[in-house]
Amino acid sequence: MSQIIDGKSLAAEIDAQTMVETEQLKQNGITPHLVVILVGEDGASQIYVRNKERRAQKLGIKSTVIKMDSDTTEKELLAKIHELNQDVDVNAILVQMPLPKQIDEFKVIMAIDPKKDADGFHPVNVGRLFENEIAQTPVACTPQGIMEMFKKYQISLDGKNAVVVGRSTIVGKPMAALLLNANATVTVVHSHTKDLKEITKKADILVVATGIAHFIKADQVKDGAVVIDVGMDRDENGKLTGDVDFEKVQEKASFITPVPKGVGPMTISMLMKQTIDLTRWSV
Ligand SMILES: Nc1nc2c(c(=O)[nH]1)N[C@@H](CN(C=O)c1ccc(C(=O)N[C@@H](CCC(=O)O)C(=O)O)cc1)CN2
Repeated sequence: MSQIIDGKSLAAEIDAQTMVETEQLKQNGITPHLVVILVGEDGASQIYVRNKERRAQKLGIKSTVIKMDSDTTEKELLAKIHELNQDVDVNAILVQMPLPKQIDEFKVIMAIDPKKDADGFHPVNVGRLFENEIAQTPVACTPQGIMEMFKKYQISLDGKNAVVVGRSTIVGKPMAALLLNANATVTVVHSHTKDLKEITKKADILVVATGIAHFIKADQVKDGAVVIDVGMDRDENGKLTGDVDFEKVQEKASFITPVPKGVGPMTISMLMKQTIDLTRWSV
């Protein structure tokens, strides 16, 4: 039976530290300011943005949410980002993903000043991450949160066989870079990978981010593996579930994250921490 990694408690610990650091900045006359842009009406995105705003307020971080209509043009969104880039009162900018189909996500990411890039998605920051030059560099929040979990639970990565299932900008690619930087041997598998099961079965560390409910079954997992589930899916009854068949896989894994209360809560905590970091690096 595996040990369950408690993302909710760890997120609360990180928040407590962020609150202290926010207060210290404020005592020096600096109020960290995060701006989140939400384009359109996506239900899940509205919840995530509301949660970001509430968390920022709770920690003493100034938060502004800019809501733009679902028919916003790419040009209008880029103009808004340029305005925020110039605003000295703004330390961190995040555009909630996904965006409506008329807007090119890469152009939007490119438009954000790398020094105000709350998500760490800008190619300058991604490049620094892949070069393992991460001092004063924002890094994607979900993979950063997963690295905090490894640290907290003393899960060593050096020389381990790590497999990342999924190659997204938000999770898969930055996760692979962070694991590589931690001296793991990293394989990234995706929808075109042949014999995926043969590869996942060899993983000491398995990070799953496919967006497909219960994609990873127990027979694809090595005994004693550390299994990190980034999924946020709905089962046939509409209940929130992960990319991993938790009930069966927990009998094989040494550590496993649940959904909910695993990786998810870490994402917003790391965003808050990163807002403070960006603020500090800018002064
Ligand atoms: N610009 C970005 N867009 C998106 C990101 C991101 O990091 N940057 N990540 C996701 C959504 N996301 C934050 O934006 C996010 C997802 C899930 C959670 C979370 O706390 N999940 C809870 C369950 C919540 C629920 O009940 O629905 C959990 O797992 O316990 C936080 C943030 C896509 N877009």
